[in-house]
Amino acid sequence: MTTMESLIGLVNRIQRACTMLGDYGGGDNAFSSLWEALPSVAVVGGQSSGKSSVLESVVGRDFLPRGSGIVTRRPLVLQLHKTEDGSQEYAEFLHLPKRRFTDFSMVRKEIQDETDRVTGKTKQISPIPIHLSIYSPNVVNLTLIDLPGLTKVAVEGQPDTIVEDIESMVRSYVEKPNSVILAISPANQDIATSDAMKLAREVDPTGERTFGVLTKLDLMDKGTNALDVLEGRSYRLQHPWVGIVNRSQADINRNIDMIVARRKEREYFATSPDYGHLAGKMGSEYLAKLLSKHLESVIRSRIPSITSLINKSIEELESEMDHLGRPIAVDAGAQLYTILELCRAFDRIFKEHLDGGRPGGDRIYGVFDNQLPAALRKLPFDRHLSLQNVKKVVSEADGYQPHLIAPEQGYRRLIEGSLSYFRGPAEASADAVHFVLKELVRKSIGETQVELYKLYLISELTGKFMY
Ligand SMILES: Nc1nc2c(ncn2[C@@H]2O[C@H](COP(=O)(O)OP(=O)(O)OP(=O)(O)O)[C@@H](O)[C@H]2O)c(=O)[nH]1
Repeated sequence: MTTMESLIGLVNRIQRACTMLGDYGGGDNAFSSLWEALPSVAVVGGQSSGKSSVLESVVGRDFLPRGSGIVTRRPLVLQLHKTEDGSQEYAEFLHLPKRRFTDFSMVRKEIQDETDRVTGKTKQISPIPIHLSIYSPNVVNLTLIDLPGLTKVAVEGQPDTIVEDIESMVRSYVEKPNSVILAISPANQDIATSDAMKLAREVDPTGERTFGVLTKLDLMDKGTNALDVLEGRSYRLQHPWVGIVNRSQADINRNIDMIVARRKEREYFATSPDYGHLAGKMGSEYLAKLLSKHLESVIRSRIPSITSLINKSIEELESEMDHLGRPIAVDAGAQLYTILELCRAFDRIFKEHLDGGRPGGDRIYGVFDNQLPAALRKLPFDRHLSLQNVKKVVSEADGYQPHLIAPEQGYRRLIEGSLSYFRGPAEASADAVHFVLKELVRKSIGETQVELYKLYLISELTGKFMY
């Protein structure tokens, strides 16, 4: 493997690690800047612009879900790894690390299933990427991120916000200064109306990060051609435009093989009266090589800043680890044992605070011994239970019917009134006890940690595991 191939591989590995750690850009976690620092190629295009076809052509395989509506609903990070000629092609997903897919129709199914796992069967989109690695002798080392196609209107079953949601997701990828934009536009539409070019121009006005791709050259009206665009006259970018001829729908229906399609594309350009002079710089194979070379050079220029960012993250994490303490145990059994030990130690310390041995429990006693009686003494029972008030309440309670045995209604009212006076001091006492208990829990947690730490030190010094 050459140095540059291993560099793309290295960035691939960092990207996978970022996703596993929940970092896919845009978030506010500690690593988000790392994902954003990694160079990548984001594929952007309007719906039906030929995005999937370009990707499949670059890979040389049919593997992307097809259908109407928004098929790509999560970013697909597609990592291509060139293997030795004659070796078997296979694909691997980051979320299914132990499974090798050699049947690419199963790759397509897994992309669909994994999309649904996060978005449900709804038409929602999600920014959490799917990572797919393809190992093949027919690819170049390259990483591409397939994004949902830009759309103009929400159709039946799609949420109203879908148009803006897709645009903001795509924008979040292409506006990163480290992102290379692969902007796909169909040649049979006016380039001035291309969604991809509109977005690319907004986020990269000088065109230094944008690679323009023109698909469907074979579908242009007879007598017209796209030379003005391909030769950079009508829309100037810093990098050359690449024209592509993908399989038509009829070719797909006839199951025309990807490798055959690549050959037909080569023939199309070689024999084209319009584009023959550009043949060496057209087609999906040329595009893949061009992107791979560019990605390598971008990675090379970014390596120092990526290295310093990783070192900075490591330093920050190490200091956080120091703060959190050393690893407790290696295997699950020992970890469980330690957790139980922690719980037991906490339970014992907390009990000692309550029952005696450690301070704190006496404050609860103080609530009932001092605070509550003092508050009760202040209650206006002298007035409430004065002879005059008792007489008044009793006589009012039974109305015009004289009571025969005991003035029950009156007594009830007096008791209810008295109880309502108790409520305030009782609740204040409960709050005070709650406060004391919370403080004791906090104290006990701290003391549990100290106690365990002491045990660790002893075990370290004596070379024995203490519990
Ligand atoms: N003749 C011809 N047909 C093409 C070409 N590129 C794409 N198509 C056809 O255009 C249709 C849409 O192509 P896709 O590759 O699915 O486009 P997409 O941008 O991925 O579409 P969505 O995923 O729906 O956004 C398919 O029927 C393709 O066969 C091309 O260069 N020539």
